[in-house]
Amino acid sequence: MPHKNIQIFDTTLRDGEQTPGVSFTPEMKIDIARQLDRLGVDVIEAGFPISSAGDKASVKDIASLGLDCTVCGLARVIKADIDACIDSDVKMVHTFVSTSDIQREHTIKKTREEVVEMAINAVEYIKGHGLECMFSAMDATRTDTDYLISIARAVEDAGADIINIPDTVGVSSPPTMRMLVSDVYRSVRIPIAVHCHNDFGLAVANSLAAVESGASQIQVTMNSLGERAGNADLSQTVMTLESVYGLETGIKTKYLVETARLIERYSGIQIPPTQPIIGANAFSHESGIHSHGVIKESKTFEPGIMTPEMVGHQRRLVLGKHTGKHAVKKILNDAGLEPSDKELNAILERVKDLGDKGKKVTDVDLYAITEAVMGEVAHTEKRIMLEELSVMTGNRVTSTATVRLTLDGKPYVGAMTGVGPVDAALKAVESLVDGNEMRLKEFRIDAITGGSDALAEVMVGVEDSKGRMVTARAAREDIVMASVEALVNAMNRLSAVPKK
Ligand SMILES: CC(=O)SCCNC(=O)CCNC(=O)[C@H](O)C(C)(C)COP(=O)(O)OP(=O)(O)OC[C@H]1O[C@@H](n2cnc3c(N)ncnc32)[C@H](O)[C@@H]1OP(=O)(O)O
Ligand SMILES: CC(C)C(=O)C(=O)O
Ligand SMILES: [Mg+2]
Repeated sequence: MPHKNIQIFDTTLRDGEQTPGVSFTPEMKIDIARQLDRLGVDVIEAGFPISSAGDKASVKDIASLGLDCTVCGLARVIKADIDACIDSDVKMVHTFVSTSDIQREHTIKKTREEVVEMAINAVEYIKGHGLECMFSAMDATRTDTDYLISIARAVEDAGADIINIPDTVGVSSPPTMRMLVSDVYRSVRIPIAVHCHNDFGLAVANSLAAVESGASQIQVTMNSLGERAGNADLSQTVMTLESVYGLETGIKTKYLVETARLIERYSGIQIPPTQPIIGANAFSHESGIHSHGVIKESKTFEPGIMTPEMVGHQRRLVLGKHTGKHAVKKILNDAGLEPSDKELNAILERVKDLGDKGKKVTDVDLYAITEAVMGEVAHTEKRIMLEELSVMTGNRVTSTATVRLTLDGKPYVGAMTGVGPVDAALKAVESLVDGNEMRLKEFRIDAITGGSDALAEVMVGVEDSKGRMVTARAAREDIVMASVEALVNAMNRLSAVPKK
C-alpha cells in the first residue's frame, strides 16, 4: 500500500545544476530556492558545498533565508565534505557512496566491508552534529540486493533518518524498482526515498513504482534537469501522484508553470513544447476534431483530472492546416466578429492554405485573412505606431536600443540595454507599454532563405494580464526590425481583442 502523503525532495540546484552547460549564479540560486519553497517542496538540495567556494557560499545563503522547507547539502562519505555542509548551516546532510561493484571497483577502489564502514562513520559523524541524515547507496539499482540491504541496515543502526535508493544510471524498470524497494522497505524501519535518472525515459515511471512499494519521498528536478538525460521531472511526478494515484504531495501545483519558466530562463534549457504539464502545447489544440470537442467540453480531449488552471497553464486553440471551422468561429466570436457560414468557409480555406505551405498560422494572420474575406472589421485601429528604431551594438558596446513610438496617439521615447540588439530593441518597446498589460511570452527566429542576407522570420506570442495570448509574425532581412515589427503587430492585435 502506498503512503498517502509523499514528500518531494527537489535537487534542481544540485543534480539539476549538473546538467552539462548549466550553471546558476548565486542570485539565481536564491530566486530558485525561494520559488521552490513557494511551490511547497519538502526539501531543497541546495548544492554540494565541498565542490567550490561559490557552491558553499550559496548553500549557506539559502540556508539563512528562513524557508519553510528543509535545506540540505550533499557530501561524499568524507569528513571534509560533511564539514563543508556543517559550515554551510544546513539542517540536513545527504551523504552518498557507491555500492555497486562496478563503481566500487573502478572509482573508490574499496572493498564492500570498507564501504559499509565509511558509510557508518559518515552517518555517525552527521548525527553527532545533531543534523538530519540521508544516506544514498549510489548505483543501488546495479547493487547486489543482499549487500544493499546489509548496508541499509547498517546505516539505519548508525542513526540515518532516511535511506535513498538511487537509480544512478537510469537502468531500472518499474517491475524491478517495485521489487527492489519492497525488499529494502521490509528490511528497515526508516523511510525510503528514490532518485531516478531518465536514461531510458523511465525516471517518472520508476519513481511511481517505488511509491507503490512504500517509498515515501521522491527526488526530482524542475524541467527534468540533471546528469545526462536528467532526473525524474517534478511536475510530471507530482501531477501523476496527485491526479492519477490520488496521493498528496503538498505541492501548490498552480505554481508549476511559473516555476518551470523561471528554471527555463535561468538554465537556458528550453522546455520542449510537447513536455507534459508545463510545455507550451500541454493544453493546446490545433486539430479540428479535438478543438471542436474541447470547445463543447474540455474533458473530451484533455485528461480532465488535470486542468490547465491546476498547474498555472492556459488552454489555447492554435490555428494551422488541421484546424476546423468550430475553432475559427470560436476565436473570431471571442474577438467580437460574426462571420457568416460562407465567410467562415472562405476564412478556413485560407487558413488551411497557409498551413499547407508549412506555415504556423498566427492570430494576426487570421485577422488579416478575416479582413480580406469580410472587409474592414471592427477593432482594427492600431494603438501602437512605431516611428523610429535605432540600435547600437558591438564587441565593446553594450547593446542599446532607442525606440520612438506613439501609444494611443501620444508620442513616447524609450531606451534599453540588452544581451544583444534584438533583446535591447524588444525591451525598449516593452518599456513603453505597461508590463502588467502586455508581456512578450514567446519568441522564435527562423532564417527562411540562406546567406548573410537571409530573410528572417520572427514569430512572437504576447500575453495580457488575463492570460490571453496573441501570436504574430514578421519577415525581413533585418532581424531587429522583424522582431520589433512582430512584437508591435501582436500588441496591436491583443489590444483589439475585446476585454470580456
Ligand atoms: C551521481 C552523482 O551525481 S554524485 C555527485 C556528482 N557531482 C559532482 O561531482 C559535482 C561536484 N564535484 C566536484 O566538484 C569534484 O568532483 C569534487 C570536489 C567533489 C572532487 O574533486 P577532485 O578531488 O578533483 O576529484 P575527482 O572529481 O576528479 O574524483 C572524484 C574523487 O572522489 C572519490 N569519490 C567519489 N564518490 C565518493 C564517495 N561517495 N565517497 C568518497 N569518495 C568518493 C573518487 O574515488 C575520487 O577520489 P580520488 O581522487 O581519491 O581518486
Ligand atoms: C548523489 C546521488 C544520489 C545521485 O545523484 C545519483 O545517484 O544519481
Ligand atoms: Mg543523480
